[in-house]
Amino acid sequence: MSTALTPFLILAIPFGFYHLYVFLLRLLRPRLPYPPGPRGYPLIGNLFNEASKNVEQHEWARYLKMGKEYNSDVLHINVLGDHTLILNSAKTANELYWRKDRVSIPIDLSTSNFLRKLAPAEYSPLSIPDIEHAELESHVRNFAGSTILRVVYGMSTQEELNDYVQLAHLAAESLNATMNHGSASFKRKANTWAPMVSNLINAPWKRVKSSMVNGTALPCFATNNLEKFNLVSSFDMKNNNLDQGMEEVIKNCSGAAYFGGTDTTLSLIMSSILVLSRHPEVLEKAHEELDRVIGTSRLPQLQDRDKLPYLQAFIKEVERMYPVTPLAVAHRVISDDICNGYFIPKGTTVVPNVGAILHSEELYQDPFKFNPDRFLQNDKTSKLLSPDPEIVAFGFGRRICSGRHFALDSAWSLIACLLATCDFTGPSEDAQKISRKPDPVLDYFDGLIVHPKPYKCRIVPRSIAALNLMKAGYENQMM
Ligand code: HEM
Repeated sequence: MSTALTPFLILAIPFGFYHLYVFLLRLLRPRLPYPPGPRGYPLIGNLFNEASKNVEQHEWARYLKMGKEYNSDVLHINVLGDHTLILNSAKTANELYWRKDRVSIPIDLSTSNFLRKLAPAEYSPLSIPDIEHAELESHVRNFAGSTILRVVYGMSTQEELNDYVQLAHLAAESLNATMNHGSASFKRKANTWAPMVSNLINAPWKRVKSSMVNGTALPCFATNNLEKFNLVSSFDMKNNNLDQGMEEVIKNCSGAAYFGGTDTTLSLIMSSILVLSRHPEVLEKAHEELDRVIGTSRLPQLQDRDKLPYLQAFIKEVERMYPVTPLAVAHRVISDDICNGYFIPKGTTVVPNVGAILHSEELYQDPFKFNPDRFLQNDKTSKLLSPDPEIVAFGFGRRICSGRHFALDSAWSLIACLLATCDFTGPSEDAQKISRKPDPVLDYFDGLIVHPKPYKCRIVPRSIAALNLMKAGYENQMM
């Protein structure tokens, strides 16, 4: 064989095999059924089923029920030729998502700020009122947003942090209301929120560039990357068109972190506080562990995390029971495929039902019961541990949440410090709200990122020493 032909064959053989695979897939297509799902009508498919769905029921819970009805982890819905694949199992979601696709953290600063804002002026536990949902949420949102804004854009003054946290909040609210994949008026609503999201990305970017030009920028994700790709010397605030492509990439990555990180972390922390105020038995165990391991004279730090297994288990159980993104983020199949023996046409929207996976009876015993112990090894019974919810709570495959470690670090830091210094109870006037445990459907709003419905609770410093720790934050503490 001529050696001139060899490189050609090296390219041609895999190319040929690929086309043979696609050809066989098409050939097999008529024999492979779509995955199970509600029966549809010709042309319109499941339009009526989807239009008449119970809006009171959360999407993830509806698909969990549907999975049981059809005895399948993979479900198919077709609305006017738009195919959607719902994945109620982590194994399939992982398989498909892998196949198909697409500085030092100043947490201590934000945690200290949060504790100071929450600290009452004096230690007088009986006179501390309930904290209203809006007030608590605003403190937590500021914590989550300002941590990210500092890391991504180097923002540090309270005034600008407040402005940009508010901007992210407005954009997240509108996106959350429309992003549910089943939302029929999605395109119309998208036109309304598009300028808000664009402002969210452009405004802090302009600010970081001008602070670099003035020499006042703090080192952060944006400055590090602009320097790494030698983009700083080409800055011209009026016409920054040199290597705009890479700058656009860094700008969008920064915007994605700022946008994707605030509301999600907020939800995880708000759920954690809700649970602590309604489950005294969980609070007691967490307090006991913190007092035994850390003592009461300092705040816990990230380095302590491995020594506090109950606290870890508590956060995992919050992630499981009250998933922040119960339908993760939908992806689109880029070519015809086969999944579990079913035909999946190109263009199908794939929805991994994280909420269903995390409430599956096969994976978690008594899945609607809040029980951090399911993640703790018990030497006496040597029972099998439940699967770690973090395997699915942040999405799947190559596009898995890139901020997951950051989110878990910042949420851990805040929850650990709050627990170390405070007691939590339900609202003082309503004993019923203390005994009723938060339900992941009834007590939550539905959406892309879910949040607990407004609740009240009492957060009271555990002692005078604890109040002093809240006021001092990490200031006098060796890090
Ligand atoms: C509890 C907190 C969080 C949850 C539950 C969460 C969840 C998710 C999920 C489900 C996805 C989609 C993954 C997929 O497509 O399969 C995602 C993507 C993403 N998240 Fe998070 N997230 C959280 C916090 C954060 C934080 C704090 C940041 C940034 C600091 C962040 C940045 C991102 C980015 C940039 C993406 C897009 C990744 C890509 O498309 O390649 N997230 N997140």
